[in-house]
Amino acid sequence: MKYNIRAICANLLYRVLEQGQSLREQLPAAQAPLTEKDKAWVQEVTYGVLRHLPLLQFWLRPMLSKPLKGKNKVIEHLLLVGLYQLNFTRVSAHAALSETVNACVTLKAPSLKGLVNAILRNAQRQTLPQPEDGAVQNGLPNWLYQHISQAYGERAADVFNAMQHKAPLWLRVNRARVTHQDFLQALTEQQLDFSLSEQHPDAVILNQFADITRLPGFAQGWFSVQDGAAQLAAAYLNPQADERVLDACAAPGGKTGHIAELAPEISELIALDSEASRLERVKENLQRLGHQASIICADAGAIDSWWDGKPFDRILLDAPCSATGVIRRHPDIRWLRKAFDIPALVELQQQILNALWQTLKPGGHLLYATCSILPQENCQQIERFLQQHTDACLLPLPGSDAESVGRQILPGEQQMDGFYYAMLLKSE
Ligand SMILES: C[S@@+](CC[C@H](N)C(=O)[O-])C[C@H]1O[C@@H](n2cnc3c(N)ncnc32)[C@H](O)[C@@H]1O
Repeated sequence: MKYNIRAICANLLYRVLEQGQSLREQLPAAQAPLTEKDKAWVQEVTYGVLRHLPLLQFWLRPMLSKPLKGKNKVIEHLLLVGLYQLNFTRVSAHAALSETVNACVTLKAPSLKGLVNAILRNAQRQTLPQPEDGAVQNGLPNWLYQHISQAYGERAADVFNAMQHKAPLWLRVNRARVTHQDFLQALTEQQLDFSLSEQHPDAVILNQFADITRLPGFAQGWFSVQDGAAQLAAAYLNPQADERVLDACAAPGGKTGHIAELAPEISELIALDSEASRLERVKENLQRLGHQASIICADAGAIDSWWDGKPFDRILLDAPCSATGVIRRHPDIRWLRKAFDIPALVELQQQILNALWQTLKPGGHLLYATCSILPQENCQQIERFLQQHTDACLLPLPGSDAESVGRQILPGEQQMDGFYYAMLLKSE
């Protein structure tokens, strides 16, 4: 074997935790030379370390006389990988130890083999202490732990629990290409285990691991991968034939595709995003699914730069946000996102929302959405908008309770990601 999967994990963790890079973007290249089994192992271990990082650091800190620095820093990440294996995986302690020690050579720090060996042996021999700190117990940075505790009180424990678990794989059937029934039949023929959700007429939840590209009809665009909470967007937006619809922060196009599926007779669908590279993904996705939309690369908030003055009947604003609702899917988010990002995001959302409101027809609908669970980005954002815009009123959404401003879905609720929706109607 030419590679050492522990060293690969340590390097990936170094890039996320020391250089602020996204694990999702780093994983494919790191996994490319690996066998399928090793790919899965690297994903499981890097995700696991990120989920339990504060606990692993709580154990490691007293064992290291001083933090490692410079080019040796990566060995700290290797030690986290070692501790994770010993405490959370079924890898034999012998393999965990010897392979992790060997990784020091791959990581160009052979002189630290003795240190890694001593620390991991020590950890293996003792009963490791359990932390009292809630943030450490729940694998979160303190600021986020506090925000969620304050926002959700007694319900916070369920939120923390859901954030520590793997998310199920949701598919959305492309009704323009195949019926739900025929798709289910194709899954059954491949002996795939799945379940359905009453609230989601286009959805299938796979109850097992699967390579998406090998599922029936992938190349033919029979389905998309999309969480159940995100699948509510197009249904809530409820686009109608002959309408002009804007998907304002569209990339990679998950919701654009669904809008096109629900309203094939739509008169105009515009997918706008400020990131040109992400818009390429929109084009690829729409092409695979067999849908069409006009693509605009622009800042949604700078309407003078892209709006032709023709008002929209419906707008979906899937706003840039903290992504705190999808942490169970992307465990690096909890470390990449910082407390000071939140006010800046709230301001950006407010600015885009205010600008887009001007492009909405009187009598038109704007659906505001985020994959956040922080009230500042969600109900508080919409409350302020309603106070400042007397021509806006909030419409109830199926599934929301009467007292709430919009619908806040918490991670794990009916197997969905954390998400927020508010439907605004512009008075005539
Ligand atoms: C939550 S993601 C959208 C996900 C997408 N709606 C989907 O379902 O696939 C938010 C998007 O907002 C885009 N964005 C951020 N700031 C923007 C701005 N000022 N104008 C337009 N798009 C923006 C980002 O590039 C990102 O693609």
